[in-house]
Amino acid sequence: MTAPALTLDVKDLTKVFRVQGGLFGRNIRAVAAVNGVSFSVRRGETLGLVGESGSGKSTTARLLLRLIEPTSGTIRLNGQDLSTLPPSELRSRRGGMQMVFQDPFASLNPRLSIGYQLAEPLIVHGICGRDEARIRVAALLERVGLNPRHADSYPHQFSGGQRQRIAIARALAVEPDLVVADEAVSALDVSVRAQILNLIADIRAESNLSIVFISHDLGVVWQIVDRVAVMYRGRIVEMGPVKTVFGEPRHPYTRELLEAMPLARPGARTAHRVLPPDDGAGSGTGCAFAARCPLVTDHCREASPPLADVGPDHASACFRAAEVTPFEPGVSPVPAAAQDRLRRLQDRFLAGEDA
Ligand SMILES: Nc1ncnc2c1ncn2[C@@H]1O[C@H](COP(=O)(O)OP(=O)(O)OP(=O)(O)O)[C@@H](O)[C@H]1O
Repeated sequence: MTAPALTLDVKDLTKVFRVQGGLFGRNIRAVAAVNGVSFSVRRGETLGLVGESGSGKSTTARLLLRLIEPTSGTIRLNGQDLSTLPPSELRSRRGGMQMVFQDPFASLNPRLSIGYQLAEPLIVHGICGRDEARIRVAALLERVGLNPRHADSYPHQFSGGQRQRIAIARALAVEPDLVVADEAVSALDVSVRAQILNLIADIRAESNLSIVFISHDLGVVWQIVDRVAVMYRGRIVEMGPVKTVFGEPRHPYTRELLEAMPLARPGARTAHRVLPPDDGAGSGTGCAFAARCPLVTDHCREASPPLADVGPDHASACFRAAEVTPFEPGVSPVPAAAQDRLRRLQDRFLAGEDA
């Protein structure tokens, strides 16, 4: 059997920001927001990127779209190295990769009708002329569950969930191979969130779309992605099928992240662990997680663990991966919390509350 084709192949991606500090901003500090990150996304696959705030998820997204330039590394879309393309060609290839942001209102122009904003990328990318664009816009609106007559309306006339549907329609307009969704459902009410997640799942199934799904909500990630990459301080520390990584984590950081989730048991809302603050230690040699790690040894402080295979399609950057305490069978906090959320949604529905 041949492996599914790769839509996206990222190798050793690094982004170093120079940050001014100290009195009068004289001290220039280098911050490696993304540090030697490699991953791939197969055709029709959804890869989740998770990690605490500041772990480098959004910077990775912006690098993929070339909204910022990488310091080093390569990004291949359908085998084509985007870093070697001249700006004019990059613009047209960018149609192959689209982004959906957390705040759709910020990415929509309040003064232009939705129809105009959906037609624009079709015309800019030379996909069709104005007349056909009108027909395609109507079809796009229907595809994301909106009435085609909404084409004449303006962004302020829509609810948050509807605006996110419009943002998804706009991303899909140019028939991309890959969509990068950065916290795309985080700002939505829980019931609307479920609807948008269903929409994303339907679209993926219909069109064999590849998706990079960035979220701090592990329950949402568990529901929607196939594989997940866990980021810590600009690096991927664990990667693999989401059920395996969240069910049997092989990196102490992943386990800590999972344990910090609110648990599903009644009254457990206050029982979730708060992650200890990142004190910035670990930026020199050795494992970046060493300062917080319960399994740390002297070796971990001296050498940086590579991302190495720990099982089928499962890799961890930990020298002591085999010693990470497994969750008791069937009680990984993420599935439990996700099921709890589903139950609460069903209760609301049965109680006749508006979803
Ligand atoms: N333009 C910039 N200049 C300097 N530092 C930056 C810049 N953008 C990001 N950073 C730093 O890079 C690191 C990674 O940030 P990034 O926004 O990618 O993290 P994140 O995981 O997406 O966090 P969040 O979930 O809060 O969005 C942080 O330390 C951040 O302060």
